[in-house]
Amino acid sequence: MLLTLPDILSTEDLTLARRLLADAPWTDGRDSAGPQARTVKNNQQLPHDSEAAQSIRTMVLNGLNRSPLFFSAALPLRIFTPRVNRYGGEANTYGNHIDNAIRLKVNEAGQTEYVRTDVSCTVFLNDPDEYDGGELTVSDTYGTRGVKLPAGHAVLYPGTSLHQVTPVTRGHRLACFLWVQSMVRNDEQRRLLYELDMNILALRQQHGETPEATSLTGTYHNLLRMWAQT
Ligand SMILES: O=C(O)CCC(=O)C(=O)O
Ligand SMILES: [Fe+2]
Repeated sequence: MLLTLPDILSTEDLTLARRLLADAPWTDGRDSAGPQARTVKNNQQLPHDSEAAQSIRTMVLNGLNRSPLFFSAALPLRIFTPRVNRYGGEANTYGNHIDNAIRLKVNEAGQTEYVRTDVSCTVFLNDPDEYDGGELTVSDTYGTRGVKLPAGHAVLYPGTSLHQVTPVTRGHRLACFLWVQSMVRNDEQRRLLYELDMNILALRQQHGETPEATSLTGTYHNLLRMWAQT
């Protein structure tokens, strides 16, 4: 499932992010790529410990935590430390690849933990009219779709999908990206739960609390209980 999450970042967040990124310590994105991705990756990233990366990932994580849509669609168990990237100039593209299935994360307590990359997420940090190209194209069982969103919006797509960022031919594309290990590993099951949740929400808005809405809520939780791993 490919899903847009509008307004994950506020205007104030974006202004601060842009200021921090103006003179940030960009490094070669290949440093964090696996052997296949390394052959097609040509962009720039920020070191996890840079001031800009720390502030931007905090605002992104706060934004996602505030989003009921993110929770319902991703059912997050663990989130890999978000990274900030930039495409443009000589380092302008990331060709077709599938993200590494497992990432090693150092958590807040300084311990390492594995994160399985069930769901991928890109949060756009600048607007589409600031650059040409730079489309995130995602191919899954439903075909291939291109995504380019306004600053502050995010897209969720399955970690299992082949994807790329097409060459940026004018300006720079700035983004923050991250991976989620979901409580529900299977993309189809996660999509069914999301659709059920959204429909129950709409039914409740239209008709208030009814025995059917109560019963369907029970069905949602019983499916989640059956499929979730924590
Ligand atoms: O820049 C993006 O939108 C996605 C980046 C990406 O695919 C990756 O770093 O694995
Ligand atoms: Fe990727």
